[in-house]
Amino acid sequence: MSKILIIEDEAAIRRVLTKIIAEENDSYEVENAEDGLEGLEKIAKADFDLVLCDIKMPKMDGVEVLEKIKKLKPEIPVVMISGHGDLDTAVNTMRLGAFDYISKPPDLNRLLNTVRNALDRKELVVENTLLKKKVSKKYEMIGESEAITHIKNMIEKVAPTDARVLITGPNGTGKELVAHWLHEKSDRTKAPMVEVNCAAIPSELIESELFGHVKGSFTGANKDRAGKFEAANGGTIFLDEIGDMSLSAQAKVLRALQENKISRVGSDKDIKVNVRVIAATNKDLKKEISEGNFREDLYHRLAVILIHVPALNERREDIPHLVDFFSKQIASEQGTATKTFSNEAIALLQAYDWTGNIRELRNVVERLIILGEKQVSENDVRLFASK
Ligand SMILES: Nc1ncnc2c1ncn2[C@@H]1O[C@H](COP(=O)(O)OP(=O)(O)OP(=O)(O)O)[C@@H](O)[C@H]1O
Repeated sequence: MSKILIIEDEAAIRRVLTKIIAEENDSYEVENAEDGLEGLEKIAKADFDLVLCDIKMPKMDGVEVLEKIKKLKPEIPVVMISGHGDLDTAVNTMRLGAFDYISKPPDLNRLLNTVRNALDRKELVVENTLLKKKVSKKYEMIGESEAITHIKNMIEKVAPTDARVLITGPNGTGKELVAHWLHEKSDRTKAPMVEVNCAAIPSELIESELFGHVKGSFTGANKDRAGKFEAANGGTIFLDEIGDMSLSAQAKVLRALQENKISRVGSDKDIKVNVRVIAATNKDLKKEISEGNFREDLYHRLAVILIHVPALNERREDIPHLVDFFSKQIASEQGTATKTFSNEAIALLQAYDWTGNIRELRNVVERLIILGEKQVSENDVRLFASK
């Protein structure tokens, strides 16, 4: 269904336009407004896919209506309807963001073509913004500290290569974010980045999860199944919490890295895979090696490039930027206005002991926004911090 609004003060023209458009396609649903004010009210209340708007109207002229629509809902294409005396104005409205204009009396073909084109464009714009939101909003990497700047530079340099990267740092510092960007800025983006949380999978299942299995290889294996390495073929595998992987799984991963081939559990057939490996851990792997929990040869294979993401307490200058970013992000998620944080509140947040790092900071900002009035004050933070 495409919802189309016609804003036109002349009843006869309104009727003709409605009839032509509504009869052209069953999926066009046409509504009318007699003047700009009524039109804007309707636009504010419902979602239209296209607006046709007369230029010369009492109360509010079409140019003003157009400007208001562009502020209110910039994604809606607006087609202007021009009479004899306002052709110049019609041409000028294109500069203000009108999609196109049609002249009175409307030429049937031109009118329908314009409607079709405008609706197609609307679909594209919406798709693009959705995509952009998906890509950028979730994965933006905020921070101007030396540490974050260094990490961003490393990502730029290392991402286009096939080098394996080991990302270290405490929980909630943004290791997954770094992995995401390494994949996103590589040549492998057409293929997937497959994430495996090695700590979340029971050790007896990790091999089958990573390498797949053949039917009958263990109880419950009732059909052949590909593993994550095969799923990531051509792309990237992100082995999160690799420090928690069992020694036997480590041996198999090592082989996959050395030979670029894997075999499914229960099969001796080799399968060639082309996968870039990115791993992350919050553990001190050197210590794990000395305690016999992690294979040194695997460490060297994985840590061709090391990226360390420091704790938030070590880059407090990023906190105001992160607070600002999260408060905008949360406001847009909840559909509320962005709240501002007083300087005192920011100073307190900057001094806080962030054992849970950025994940904890985001949670705190969210709670403060729910708690606080228009402005988040020093008191709000104290109230929260004392809990
Ligand atoms: N620099 C940053 N800018 C904006 N958001 C960030 C930044 N770093 C982390 N985040 C956000 O904080 C949250 C935690 O980050 P992420 O999951 O990448 O951390 P992690 O180190 O992988 O955590 P864990 O070790 O617990 O898996 C995510 O929502 C992430 O988007």
